[in-house]
Amino acid sequence: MERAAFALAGAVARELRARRGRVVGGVVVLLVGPGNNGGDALHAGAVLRRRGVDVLALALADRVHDEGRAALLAAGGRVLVVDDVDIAVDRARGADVLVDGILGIGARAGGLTGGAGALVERLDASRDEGAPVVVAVDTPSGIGVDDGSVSGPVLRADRTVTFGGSKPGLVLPPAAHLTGVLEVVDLGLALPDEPAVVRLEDRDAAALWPVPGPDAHKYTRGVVGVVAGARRYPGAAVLATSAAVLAGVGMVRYLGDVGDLVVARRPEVVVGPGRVQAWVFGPGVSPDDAAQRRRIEHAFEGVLHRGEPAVVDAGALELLPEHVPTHVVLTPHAGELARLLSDRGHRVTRAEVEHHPLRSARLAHELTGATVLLKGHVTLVVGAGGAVYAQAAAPAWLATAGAGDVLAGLLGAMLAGRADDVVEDPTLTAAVAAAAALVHGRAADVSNPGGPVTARGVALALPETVRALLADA
Ligand SMILES: NC(=O)C1=CN([C@@H]2O[C@H](COP(=O)(O)OP(=O)(O)OC[C@H]3O[C@@H](n4cnc5c(N)ncnc54)[C@H](OP(=O)(O)O)[C@@H]3O)[C@@H](O)[C@H]2O)[C@@H](O)CC1
Ligand SMILES: [K+]
Repeated sequence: MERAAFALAGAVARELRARRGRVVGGVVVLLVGPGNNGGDALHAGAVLRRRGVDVLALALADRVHDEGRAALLAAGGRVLVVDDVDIAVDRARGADVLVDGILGIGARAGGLTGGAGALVERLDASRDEGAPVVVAVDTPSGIGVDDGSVSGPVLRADRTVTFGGSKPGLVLPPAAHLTGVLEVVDLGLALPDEPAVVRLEDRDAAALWPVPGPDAHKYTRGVVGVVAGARRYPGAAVLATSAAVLAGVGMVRYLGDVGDLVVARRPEVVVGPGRVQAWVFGPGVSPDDAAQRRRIEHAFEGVLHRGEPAVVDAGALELLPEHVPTHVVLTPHAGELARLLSDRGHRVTRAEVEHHPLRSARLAHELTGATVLLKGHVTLVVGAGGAVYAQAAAPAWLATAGAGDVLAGLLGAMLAGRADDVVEDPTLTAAVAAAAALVHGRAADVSNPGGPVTARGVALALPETVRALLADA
């Protein structure tokens, strides 16, 4: 606990310096719950008090950590037992830094209730310019530590100082956006070899990228077949094929009614059937488009018999066979996933999927066998062997029409380039899908850092994004 408290105090001191230029004389208010999480906050408070910080602990439970309380009092800090939420709100708002030590990994389901819940709700509703910086101890209090669920009020952290190793709830939606900057403090604890949820970094994505060898030719590099678009939605076909071409693949075949438009925009694309190493089904395909449905259904037979990897997006999700291999990747958003699950006898709404994205994606994986990439502010991928990836590199600007078509084309190109590998190693597909999500987000940044992006702009930024990723690895 001592090491945890020192690291936490250090993080709070850095926030004080950033806000006021110095640590001495800063005001820190600790929100303290009943367990060891509150104990960490109290011990850190004692360290800060000895560095000349004014520290007040608001005790939000009948009992708080005895040793921590004694340490803070001995260092000259104050402890106020909260029985009036108005007074607590007032004290908390006067802080430079608020330390959230209400609950950590011992939190039961159901979130914060009672006085602590009321206090947090009010503090979170008043986060204006001058509001205190919030540092969460181990986790923002009250999140579902193992599944990222949010079932009650949570104080959104600017920084979370977590101990031993990251926790799934810190990177999984919907709680992930409450974490702020994540700082992991190594306490030398023995941890499981494989973390439960993985977030790929740039170098991981670079390692997964299908880089051609010196003797590569277009067929060894992979051909991706794209069944997308219609007269009514020609843009989706252009975007998906463009992304596949620009991500770097041996060849792109297009099947559909707008081949003329696709070739006008991307002369590299070959129109018409032929052998492929991977498929992209569905962008811009509507359920009433009989010709495209037939093409997709026919191609699915190939997927089931020959075993080509495939990306199943948008309109093709409804055509998914009952069970498919793991190297088939579904790329729904929450609404599409709700429909897919409901069609398979698990009635859920879009809102329920948004509330429980991990549970929903897992269920879809179990029901279909496919790897499931659930699009969102944090993109989740669930694949073989229970692998879970949570990628959050994408700027919010990427939530724009056509962005999903680009992701589908990009992922199709990656799967075509690594077709043999993903068929051989079922766990690889989820990693490749997570890498595609990372590259997609990076390309959005590259296309216009910090500003609005277009789907076409994201596709056009792919070559530069991939080059930089490989160069830095
Ligand atoms: N373990 C380690 O390796 C290390 C752990 N460390 C630290 O310890 C923290 C974990 O401490 P912890 O186990 O004492 O749990 P914590 O989160 O403080 O809360 C438990 C208390 O809260 C109560 N309670 C629960 N849910 C509630 C709710 N919804 N509403 C109201 N009350 C609720 C619960 O009550 P009960 O369930 O017993 O009735 C119990 O009294 C961890 O996050 C980290 O900070 C690090 O210092 C070093 C390494
Ligand atoms: K906490």
